[in-house]
Amino acid sequence: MTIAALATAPAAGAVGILRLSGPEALDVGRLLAPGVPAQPTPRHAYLASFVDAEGRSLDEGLFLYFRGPQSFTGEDVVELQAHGSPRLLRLLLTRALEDARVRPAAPGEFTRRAFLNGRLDLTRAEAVADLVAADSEAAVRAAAAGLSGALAARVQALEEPLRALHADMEGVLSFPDEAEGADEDVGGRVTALRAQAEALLAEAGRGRLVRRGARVALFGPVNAGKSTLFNRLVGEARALVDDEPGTTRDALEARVEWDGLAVTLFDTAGLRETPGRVEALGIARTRELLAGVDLAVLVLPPGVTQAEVEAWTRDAGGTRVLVVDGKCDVAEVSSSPRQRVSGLTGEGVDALRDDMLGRLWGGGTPSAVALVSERHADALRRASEALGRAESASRVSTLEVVSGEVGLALEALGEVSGTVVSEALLDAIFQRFCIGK
Ligand SMILES: Nc1nc2c(c(=O)[nH]1)N(C=O)[C@@H](CNc1ccc(C(=O)N[C@@H](CCC(=O)O)C(=O)O)cc1)CN2
Ligand SMILES: Nc1nc2c(ncn2[C@@H]2O[C@H](COP(=O)(O)OP(=O)(O)OP(=O)(O)O)[C@@H](O)[C@H]2O)c(=O)[nH]1
Ligand SMILES: [Mg+2]
Repeated sequence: MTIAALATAPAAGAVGILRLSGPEALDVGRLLAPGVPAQPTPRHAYLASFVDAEGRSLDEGLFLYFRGPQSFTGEDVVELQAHGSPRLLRLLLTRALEDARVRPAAPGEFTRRAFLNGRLDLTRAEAVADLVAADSEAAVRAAAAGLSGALAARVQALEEPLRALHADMEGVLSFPDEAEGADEDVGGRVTALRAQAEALLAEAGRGRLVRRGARVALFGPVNAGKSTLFNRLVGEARALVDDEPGTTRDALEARVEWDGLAVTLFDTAGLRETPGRVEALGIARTRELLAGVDLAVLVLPPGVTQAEVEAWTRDAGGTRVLVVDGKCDVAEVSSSPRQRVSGLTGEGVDALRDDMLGRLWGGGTPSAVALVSERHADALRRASEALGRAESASRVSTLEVVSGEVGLALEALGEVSGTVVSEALLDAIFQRFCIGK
């Protein structure tokens, strides 16, 4: 069936696109643009009049025809590139949908068809959605790498030898005479492939960091200068600052982009023993927040004891803590090896920023990351577990058992590349796309 949707956002813009894909795309497209020849040259931009049912002109725009399979979806595709009026585009879409051979496209359905027609593997189709959703430079670059097949190549480098191993073992099991020796060093091959799966799985954390951005909270005792430092890092006077201890109560957040990486910074209510009622609520909220961030920065006022530092560090729970000496412009030069920073003068702030990025990111360039999603990670984990069982089976059990586990690992990996997918899995994946993508 032919599908239709607006390919551009429903807002006024210079140009808006109505896209059709399917066997009737050209026919229906020509109903809207009757001036276009019956057999248009593929990929040629025709300047055409777009008309309503009575033949009255609605707009003058470009008409593009892609003949399947040389198109994004692999089917016949037609684009009407009109002036970017949302109301005009809805008129054109409605007109296309009046034809019984056309229905509205579901979210992600163009890309889904591209996948089903073998134009893209699943990792690349998902990279399309990542690219549309990317809101930092690192996220754009990582998604672009995925779109050009970076993750697909890594998955393939795992899937192919795994399939060969499986075939070797099945060969020995079915034709023990002909395939003799093909099952040599099965244990070693399984171990190597498992390590490869684990390495890919280990990228999931970095993938999450790039996709969602990092979350960093400033915390510490009241009056340490957290809000002043927060404002300095954000580059705006977002938080209230006062010499009265307990100024910040609700946590504040601000989003910045550092070296291309999106970072959500939180300023929190200062910690102290005997707060008022409202302030105590703020402190409870600080502890809750600290548990969920990627990095907690403990800002110390001058003259604290080691015991205090340890007690505050425990407030961060399991979250990594970076400890800094604040108000360094007035503090005596201490012997502590800690980073010194002043939100008031800006001293040490750039170094602090670099240190935070280093701890969050651990070097390398954020754009080089393979965007391993939670979905990929889940499948990789199952693949790796099956390989773990295959590994022990290779020592204590029969070849049949080893081969069975390797088969399970292959199935799990197939969910990443899309060689083994169910309708339900595809529904779940493409649901998060926007309509028209
Ligand atoms: N106007 C417009 N811009 C767009 C898209 C679109 O559909 N329309 N895209 C869509 O979201 C993206 C581009 N993606 C595309 C991918 C493949 C083909 C295509 O025609 N592929 C053929 C020919 C390849 C070639 O000439 O090298 C093929 O793969 O056979 C077109 C667009 C981004 N920009
Ligand atoms: N000399 C100096 N004073 C600072 C610095 N940072 C903050 N102050 C002062 O210290 C006081 C407290 O600053 P805030 O930034 O509100 O401190 P806070 O840690 O957010 O405090 P609470 O929200 O109450 O926990 C204010 O009077 C600031 O002007 C600094 O780097 N150097
Ligand atoms: Mg504050």
